[in-house]
Amino acid sequence: MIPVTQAQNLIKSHSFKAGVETVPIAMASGRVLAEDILADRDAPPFDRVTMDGIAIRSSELGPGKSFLVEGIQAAGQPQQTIQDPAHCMEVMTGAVLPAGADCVIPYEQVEIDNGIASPILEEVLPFANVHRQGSDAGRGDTLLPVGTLLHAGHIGLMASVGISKVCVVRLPRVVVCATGDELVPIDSTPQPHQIRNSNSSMLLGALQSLGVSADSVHLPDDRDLLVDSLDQLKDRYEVLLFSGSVSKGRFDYLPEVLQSLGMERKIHGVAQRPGKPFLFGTFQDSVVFGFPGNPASTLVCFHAFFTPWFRANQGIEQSPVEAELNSTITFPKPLTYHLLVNVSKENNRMVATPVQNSGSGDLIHLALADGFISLPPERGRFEKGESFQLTVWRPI
Ligand SMILES: Nc1nc2c(c(=O)[nH]1)N[C@H]1C(S)=C(S)[C@@H](COP(=O)(O)OP(=O)(O)OC[C@H]3O[C@@H](n4cnc5c(N)ncnc54)[C@H](O)[C@@H]3O)O[C@H]1N2
Ligand code: MOO
Ligand SMILES: [Mg+2]
Repeated sequence: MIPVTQAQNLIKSHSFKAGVETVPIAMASGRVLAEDILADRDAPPFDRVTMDGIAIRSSELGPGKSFLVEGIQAAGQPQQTIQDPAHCMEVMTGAVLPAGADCVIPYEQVEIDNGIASPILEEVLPFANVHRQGSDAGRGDTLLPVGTLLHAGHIGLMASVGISKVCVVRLPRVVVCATGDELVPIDSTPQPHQIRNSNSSMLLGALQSLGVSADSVHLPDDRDLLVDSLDQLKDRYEVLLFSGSVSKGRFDYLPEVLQSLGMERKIHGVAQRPGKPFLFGTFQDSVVFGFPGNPASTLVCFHAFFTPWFRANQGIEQSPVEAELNSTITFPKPLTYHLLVNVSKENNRMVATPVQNSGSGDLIHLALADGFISLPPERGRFEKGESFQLTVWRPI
């Protein structure tokens, strides 16, 4: 058995050859940018009117001044020119500022009667209510560097510079493999001795939160059939996620079958609860995560080992988050204890409340938890008010 942090570091050191792929920008949320995004023109591209009103030359305004309205500059029209500096033009938000004007007075601050506009102000600053050309970025500037983790704002920005498809770090080909003869598909009615295969859907859901889609298969507790299936799966996928069949049972064939097919076993057994029998190994071109079958074990190990590996391989930095324990916990075993918790924010502090449960087979209470805090193995008592590393599967 190795300690949790050693297992995490060892796993992170096994990269898959990510490479890059091109996706439509609307599909790029949560992906990591693999090219710099440059401004194709100034931002804004012209002096942009920001309020509906009248455009004037600021130096022309004074007490009792009024302006003949020469016309209207609407958004989407080419720039017009105010012919006489003492005149004005009505302008709409998003329009180009007419030539001859340097500011905008909103309708709320002007009376217009019979084609004559009379501002109720006596002075105005140049470029008031104008979003100046190039004030946000100049043509050719780097707007988003390689490595940016994309969100909707970035997608809007890319669209604004004319990019419809973008180069991002490629996602691995992933398969989720449930093992066990007791499992039936979720849409069928189990016999009394059977259960529904809930871990596959749970893992597919956890992957979806990372933006990863995956195939899934159900494998029986049969050595020969496992050999045949795994021999193919290991070549078709870059990441194989298993649930079950990694413990000490007579039918827990997975570790030995994978090794017989050439998997290098890197980890089998981690000093933690839940998830002690966790398995990690590598083939030439793929990695294997063997999550222990109990649902809490599967989900905790996914977040403790797969998520950090995935993020590291995508180039996504993740800073650790801590939460404060709000009751004293004793766990006198030399294991990291991943304690299921609910998380709340109190006075800007993250507070973790333990979720009572009956162990790693208790899916009911697993579903009520927001995540877990990891209590280190060196101690047996963890005081109320102490902070420990927090991992969540629900956005906090
Ligand atoms: N003698 C020992 N027995 C066990 C040990 C041990 O160290 N010595 N470890 C225990 C721990 S800890 C865990 S966790 C489990 C892990 O077992 P496996 O990974 O071999 O998983 P299975 O035996 O196949 O199943 C365990 C449990 O999980 C349920 N399961 C499995 N797959 C699914 C699924 N897709 N959906 C829902 N539930 C699933 C399965 O029915 C079992 O109840 O071993 C302990 N035993
Ligand atoms: O990994 Mo197990 O969940 O401690 O029963
Ligand atoms: Mg077992």
